[in-house]
Amino acid sequence: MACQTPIVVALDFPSRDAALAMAGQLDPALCRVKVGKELFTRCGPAVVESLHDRGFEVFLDLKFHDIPNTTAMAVKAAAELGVWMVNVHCSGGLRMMAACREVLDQRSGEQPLLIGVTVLTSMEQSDLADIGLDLDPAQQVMRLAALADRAGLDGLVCSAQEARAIKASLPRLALVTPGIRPAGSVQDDQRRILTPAEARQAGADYLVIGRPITGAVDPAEALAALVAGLAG
Ligand SMILES: O=C(O)c1cc(=O)[nH]c(=O)n1[C@@H]1O[C@H](COP(=O)(O)O)[C@@H](O)[C@H]1O
Repeated sequence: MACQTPIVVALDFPSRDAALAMAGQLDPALCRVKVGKELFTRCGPAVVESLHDRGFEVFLDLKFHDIPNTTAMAVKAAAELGVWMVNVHCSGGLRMMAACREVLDQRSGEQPLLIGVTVLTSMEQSDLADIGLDLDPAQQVMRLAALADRAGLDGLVCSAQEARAIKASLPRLALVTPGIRPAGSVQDDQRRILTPAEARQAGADYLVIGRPITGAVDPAEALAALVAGLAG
């Protein structure tokens, strides 16, 4: 059964066994899953295949950022794994993003959603200043969002704090929002956060949630509570 909720659980684990043990506690009708740098670097495409076999749609979160040809070929390789979503850094520029769009458009069959990472949700204004960007995260997100739209990307990774403004000007783009923290939970290394309900109200299409689910005593119960909270 296709996933019925906007929740994407981040499987940030150091081994295939740990990731699949967590996936085994989750229901593919209630969430999609995300494979990121740690898990993919350790396990490679085999873990994606195992998650597909268990009925999950997979967001391959490798945040590609390189010259246009290299990035486009990496996106093509991701598409050949049959993933549901793949991402690249918008700061790689217009030509890089357009090359990724083009390589997918040249393929036949089902395509992954091509998503651009704007400003990481772990970053705040002082972090942007450190890398020479003298503006606040929301301004930089809007600038990169417009660029991603021009390049024909399907959506963006951003904080839910920016979702309302992006939806108002670029409603075509799907918004994928990490930095989700249920009220009262720890912030960890995230900086631009919202609760799940606030994120949905702001217009987020997909909520990426890791530790609040995977670090819970009962992850299935934590997921069910989040789903119920969004429905109510
Ligand atoms: O692309 C991402 O998924 C991503 C982008 C971003 O700006 N911030 C961000 O936290 N993420 C990912 O989203 C997940 C968030 O996990 P938690 O902080 O544990 O909920 C991690 O796997 C991050 O790699």
